[in-house]
Amino acid sequence: MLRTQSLQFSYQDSKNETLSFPDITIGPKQGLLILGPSGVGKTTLLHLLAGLLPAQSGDIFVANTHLNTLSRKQLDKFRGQHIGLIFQRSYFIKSLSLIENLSLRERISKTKNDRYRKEQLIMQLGLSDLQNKKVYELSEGQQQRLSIALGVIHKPKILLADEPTSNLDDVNCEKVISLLKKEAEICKSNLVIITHDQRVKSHFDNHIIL
Ligand SMILES: Nc1ncnc2c1ncn2[C@@H]1O[C@H](COP(=O)(O)OP(=O)(O)OP(=O)(O)O)[C@@H](O)[C@H]1O
Repeated sequence: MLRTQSLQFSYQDSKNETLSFPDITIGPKQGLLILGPSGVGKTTLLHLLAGLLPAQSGDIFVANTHLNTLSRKQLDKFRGQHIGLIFQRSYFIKSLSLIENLSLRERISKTKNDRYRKEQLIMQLGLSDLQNKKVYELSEGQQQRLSIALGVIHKPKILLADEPTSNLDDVNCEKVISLLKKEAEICKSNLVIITHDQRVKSHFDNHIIL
């Protein structure tokens, strides 16, 4: 479940320009696509939903937790355990292998070390041959697919993805979208995607345009 109300945000150095966002309500297991032209505030909205930026005003509820009421420490814990993030720029340790990065993510989110799940995810993303390679040895597209595995490994309540298919060819775009949808279904989580990628639109009924 995800719900926002009267959400507004302004960056300190943005000459008082305030970004206002439409209210969002999506029920259990529903997906949502966030569309809009460059600069309108899509990434900012995703960062607000992840609790990475504090709302200037308005409310955000993720899985019945009111994010605005959490302290920074509680928010970090909540994000680590219940939010899956897939960003354009990924955060992994490039000197570790794919499997080691996934194990680290499990430890951070306090989920059990599940070798089978890691290998399954890596296989579904077409990375099996590379699982013991260091991340710096991967192409950009392969790193993007790894970032998806890192986003879902801990079975989050909400999965937030910023342009997850932008560097992928048609075959891998299809694979990634169906993997994200399948994982969201398995984890009973909401899948929220920001994209310019026209190929993704047909996969979702629920859209908002900023
Ligand atoms: N750290 C920042 N400091 C000041 N202004 C910012 C900052 N980050 C973004 N902005 C401004 O806030 C507005 C929204 O930016 P945001 O990145 O959320 O847009 P977007 O819709 O995701 O754009 P794109 O599709 O190009 O990625 C833009 O006008 C941008 O210039």
